[in-house]
Amino acid sequence: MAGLLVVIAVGFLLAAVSVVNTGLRLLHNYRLAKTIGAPIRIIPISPINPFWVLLDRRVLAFVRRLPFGDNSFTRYNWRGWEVEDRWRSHYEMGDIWVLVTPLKNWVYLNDPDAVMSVYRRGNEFTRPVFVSAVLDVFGPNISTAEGQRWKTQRRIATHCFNEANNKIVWSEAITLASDMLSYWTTKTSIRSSNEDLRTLSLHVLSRAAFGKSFKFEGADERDPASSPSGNYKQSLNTILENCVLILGLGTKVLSFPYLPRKLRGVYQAWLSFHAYMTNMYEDGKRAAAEGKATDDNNLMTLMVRASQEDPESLTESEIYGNMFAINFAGHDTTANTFTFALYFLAAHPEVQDWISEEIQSVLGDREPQDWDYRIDFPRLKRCLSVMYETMRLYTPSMIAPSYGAIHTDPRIWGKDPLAWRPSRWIKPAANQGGGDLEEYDMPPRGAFIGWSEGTRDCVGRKFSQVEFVATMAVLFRHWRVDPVVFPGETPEEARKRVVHLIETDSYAVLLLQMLHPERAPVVWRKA
Ligand code: HEM
Repeated sequence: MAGLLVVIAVGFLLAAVSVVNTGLRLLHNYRLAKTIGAPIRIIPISPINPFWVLLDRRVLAFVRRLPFGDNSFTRYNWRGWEVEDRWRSHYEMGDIWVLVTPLKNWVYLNDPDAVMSVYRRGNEFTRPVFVSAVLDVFGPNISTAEGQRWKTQRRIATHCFNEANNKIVWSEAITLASDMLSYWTTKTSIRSSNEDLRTLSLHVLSRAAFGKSFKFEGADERDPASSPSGNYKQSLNTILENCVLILGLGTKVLSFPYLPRKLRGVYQAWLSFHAYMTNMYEDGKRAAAEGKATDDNNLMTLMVRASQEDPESLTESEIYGNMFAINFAGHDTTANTFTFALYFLAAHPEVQDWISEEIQSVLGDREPQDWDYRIDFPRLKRCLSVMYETMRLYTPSMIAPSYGAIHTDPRIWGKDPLAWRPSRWIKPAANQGGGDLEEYDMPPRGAFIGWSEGTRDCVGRKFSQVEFVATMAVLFRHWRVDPVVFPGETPEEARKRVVHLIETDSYAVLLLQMLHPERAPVVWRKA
């Protein structure tokens, strides 16, 4: 009994210390925020606190139902609120306001010039790398490194993701998308679009970044036990879903044999992905020792070469860290964008016709293996507009400053900022025919920051664009996608249901994604 009382007392004491500590930190950050002179909102829990991230939506759904449940806590204290709030907070408070949290103050900016000025002055406004610290599960990497260590990794990545590599992305995406389309068009309906698009994006990445080619396998064609990429993909998914947990508990704790099955599964995934990376690393070392791969400078070969030339420049743990970070940065981002885009397209048959018109005008009857990256990719502007428009509304990665607001502010985007309308990216006067006749209509610099800007912008921007456009060209040249019409529904109602699903089912897990895309099956038909 006495023991229990001591435990309870210690519990209370710790809780009291934590409350006082949080209060003091909030006070300190509030005073700092006041010096800026902008409107302030205060929230009691850091939105990137790993334990809070696991609970935020559930706790806030409950608090919202209470009297006085509508306040800054329920409005701002969860990951991804920016996508729901859009430009509204800025319209209430002006182009700059500050969110005070116990960890850091977040300054929200809604002016393209000011945003660009922040990005350009990278030395003064350093990127908050603590936000991406969850990616450190296998070691330090480009996303979380700073100073000289970041410079080395960035140099290697920039050297790897060049035009020669984009050409590989182009042809690999065309091959995989053609196989995916063949798979999809043999089915009466598809629930696995999201999973299949993830497979495609992972396989493109695996080939272009790590020199490993995998054939496309549809969701029900794969046996994870025997499929060479199945295990890799599954363990990567498990790790990505549980990054916060792995970092919070550490792999030592997770390796403990008597943990619940789910946690043991997470540890198994970590082991399996580590083994996969070790294999790749050993292959890379062998290739470098044999002097191979001089014309296929993939990331792996370049990292191995750099670490062999000077082990101080890139450590083994950084190689593992980067393999994982690139798998994350280059896979989930593109895959989630694909899924949003596919569902928007299914809900907008007129946009499918619009891009198909361009694809046919640019590529004619040429076989996919004859499509030329250098000549054809820049001409497929409508296809790229679909990507821009999707990322404008559903930006995969949370980016400081106010991406949610600046991407939808009616002052920049006109009267229909929340409508998904890819043609807004093409100049209206010449808006006919596709291909060379048309020009992009880009917003002012700083108004679209989906790949970020400045020295730490996305190193894989063009990589993802090439992959996206090549895939669109394959899918929509001769085929169209529709939502499956449920009993009692009209096709128009089915399309509205899909848009509603996008709007209500999107959530920032690590990145913004649809949680249940399988709830809206789709069907492919010949145009
Ligand atoms: C639709 C696809 C993509 C989107 C939306 C995207 C978005 C971004 C954003 C917003 C950042 C900056 C993150 C921050 O400031 O916190 C970033 C960084 C990065 N991205 Fe991407 N990305 C995409 C695809 C890719 C691909 C395909 C690769 C590689 C194959 C890649 C590799 C990276 C890397 C390595 C960084 C860190 C750069 C640094 O810190 O120096 N990304 N990305």
